Amino acid sequence: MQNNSIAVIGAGKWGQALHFALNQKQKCYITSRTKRELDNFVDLETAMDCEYLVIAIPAQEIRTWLKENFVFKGQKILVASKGIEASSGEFLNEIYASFVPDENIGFISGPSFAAEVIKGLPCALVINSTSKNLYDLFQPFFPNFIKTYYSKDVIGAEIAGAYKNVLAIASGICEGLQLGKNAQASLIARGLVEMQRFGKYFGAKKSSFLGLSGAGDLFLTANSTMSRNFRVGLGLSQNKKLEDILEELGEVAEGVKTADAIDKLSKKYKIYTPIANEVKLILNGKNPKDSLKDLLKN
Ligand SMILES: NC(=O)C1=CN([C@@H]2O[C@H](COP(=O)(O)OP(=O)(O)OC[C@H]3O[C@@H](n4cnc5c(N)ncnc54)[C@H](O)[C@@H]3O)[C@@H](O)[C@H]2O)C=CC1
Ligand SMILES: O=C(CO)COP(=O)(O)O
Repeated sequence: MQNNSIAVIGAGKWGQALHFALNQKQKCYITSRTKRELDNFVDLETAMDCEYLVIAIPAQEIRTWLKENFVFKGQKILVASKGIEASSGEFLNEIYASFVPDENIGFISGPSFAAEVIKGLPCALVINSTSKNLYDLFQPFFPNFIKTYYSKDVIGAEIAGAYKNVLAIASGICEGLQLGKNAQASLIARGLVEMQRFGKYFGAKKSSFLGLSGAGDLFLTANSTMSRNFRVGLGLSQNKKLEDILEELGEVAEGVKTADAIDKLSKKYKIYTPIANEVKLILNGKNPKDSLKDLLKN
């Protein structure tokens, strides 16, 4: 293994932005399924030989990708994805647990549109890991324009990062239907309560939902057309077909599959998640105006 070397795996929007950021202080490699014209682009084998890896591939692809490509050689890993596996309802940290020991893995969370990070605009992120040592090892790689925080609450950060994508879809629908700022603020505030309730069931800390990982990322994503998930919501409000919206988007909108995962988990464990459940129904064809009526019922 190449000591002190770092690579980003996945050259989508977020992978490229993280690569730009991590390449500021020292050489950072990047790899993806198809060859790209990017600085320090390497093949997967070379990347996998780095001591530090940042993995930025969509949540639904992670299990298969790990099974087919990953060999643990003691690497330290940061997971940059935000989502819950729909087929199993498993959280990403549960999936990674079969491949990487807890002390070698951390999860990035917080408000961070790739389009701004890749311009070097300031932002704040949280590295969530059971190991403070892992945070201390990764922290020096981050450039001066990114402030990093440490948290132990892996499950809280993961649920907040995944849930806000579903709420961003709901907020995009609200915007598209021109329901007004009062409705949107109510939706976002109740969404925050809902994700916290869901998180509490799985042992998340309340404070994670009030900081960068929860409120920070939710306020960002649920208020901007820069968000892919928000744009999915706008498309749904115009009665466009989901497959057409996703084709037009051309990038991942994690909230679509995560809505399914939350719906399954909330039913299994009897957790009250009305907004996520309605998003799931709308994604499956329910008229958003009927969802609104149902959400407004006392
Ligand atoms: N774009 C953003 O602003 C942010 C994105 N994220 C998260 O990062 C993750 C990735 O998002 P983006 O890079 O923005 O999406 P993207 O749609 O721009 O790119 C996804 C990348 O994953 C690769 N990929 C897809 N399936 C794969 C597979 N089976 N094996 C290997 N690579 C595969 C694609 O080739 C593509 O390069 C998502 O979970 C997203 O929620 C997190 C924070 C910010
Ligand atoms: O997670 C993000 C910003 O923190 C990006 O959100 P979208 O995937 O909705 O664009």
